[in-house]
Amino acid sequence: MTTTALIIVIAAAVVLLGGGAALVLTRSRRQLPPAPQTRQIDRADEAGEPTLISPDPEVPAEPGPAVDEPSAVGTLERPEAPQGRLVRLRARLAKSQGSLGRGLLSVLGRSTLDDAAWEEIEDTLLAADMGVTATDELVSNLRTTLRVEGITDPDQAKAALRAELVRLVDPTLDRTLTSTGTDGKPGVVLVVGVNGTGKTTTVGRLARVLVADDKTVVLGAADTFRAAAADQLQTWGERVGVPTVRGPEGGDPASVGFESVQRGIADGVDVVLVDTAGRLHTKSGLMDELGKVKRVIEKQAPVTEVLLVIDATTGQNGLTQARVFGEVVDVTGIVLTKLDGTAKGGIVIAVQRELGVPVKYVGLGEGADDLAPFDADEFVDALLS
Ligand SMILES: Nc1nc2c(ncn2[C@@H]2O[C@H](COP(=O)(O)OP(=O)(O)OP(=O)(O)O)[C@@H](O)[C@H]2O)c(=O)[nH]1
Repeated sequence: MTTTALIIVIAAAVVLLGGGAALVLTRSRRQLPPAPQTRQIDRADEAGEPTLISPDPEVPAEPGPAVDEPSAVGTLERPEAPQGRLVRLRARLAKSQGSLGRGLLSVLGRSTLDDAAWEEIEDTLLAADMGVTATDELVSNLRTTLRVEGITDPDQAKAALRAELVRLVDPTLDRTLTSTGTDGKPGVVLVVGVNGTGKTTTVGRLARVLVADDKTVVLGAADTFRAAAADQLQTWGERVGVPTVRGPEGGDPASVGFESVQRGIADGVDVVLVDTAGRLHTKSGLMDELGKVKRVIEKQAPVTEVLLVIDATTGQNGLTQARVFGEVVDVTGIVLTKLDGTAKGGIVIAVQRELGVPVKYVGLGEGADDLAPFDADEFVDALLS
């Protein structure tokens, strides 16, 4: 064989072997599982808006949610049973200066109640954010009761005050969280409110309440405005073994809502809790955003509860927020946070009157299980202890 012929044979062998190897590589690549999808792909355009390819412009085309699965099972916390937590409020309020109960009781304890004393009671109730109508109602009813029944004993006066307060807080309202879905689908709880009121914390704590009641839960981090909010929520979920569905920062909250409920249905969980962003930029902006989140979620399953979170320490501001949110979404329940250490317990009554819906939970402190189901009698007892 000539040298030229030898070179040609070697070159042919190299080409053949190379081709074979490429074929093997291609085959083995084809056998690999598809790369895991993350929400970030094809979801957000440069403006942070979702790229929707679905025939329904509001529904994400091919949802590929980023679900943050909870970490190691061994480290899971067992949340405290929610029943009886409200008792803690008594001790928390006792630490605060100028509490509503103490202010009222000190006046009622006097031997005579003249006009100045009643004015003091009125001022105390107003300062506690009870609102003018409820305050007038309470003072007028209490004055009548004490006069008609001839009550002068401070303990009896306290009992009459307690009865009036309980009546105003209204023990007949249904305060159960509507978290049972229909047609085998999960209940969907949408949590709304201005940022900083304790909304994300409330969603995390509600997950714990539900887990303590042996419910299975998925969290939806639809507050895409602040990246840390999703991280915060995910951490809450991880502590009790609950997955969190999240989207890109600045992405479409409605997509996250949709995908979290979709995930909840796929997993057959009992409840999906959706945290939302509540920038109160403009009422129409808020209306558009929350309206869309709810509408898009309801393509999957009905929203069973809309909880409005209000910071009890913000007084009139909180009431204004309640009014605005009440006009934008059908609020079905209120969560009053930061009730610990505030003398503004009267807001429970004012906000219920403002929205015509019950306070269902209250925040009692910074602890993981400091969210208590609300109860009128227990609340008034805590105020007056
Ligand atoms: N003392 C007290 N602090 C609370 C209570 N609820 C929430 N907080 C605190 O309030 C702060 C704000 O809570 P977040 O849950 O981050 O508020 P947010 O409304 O979700 O705010 P964004 O995440 O920005 O939307 C946190 O430091 C919470 O620990 C409560 O009932 N009592």
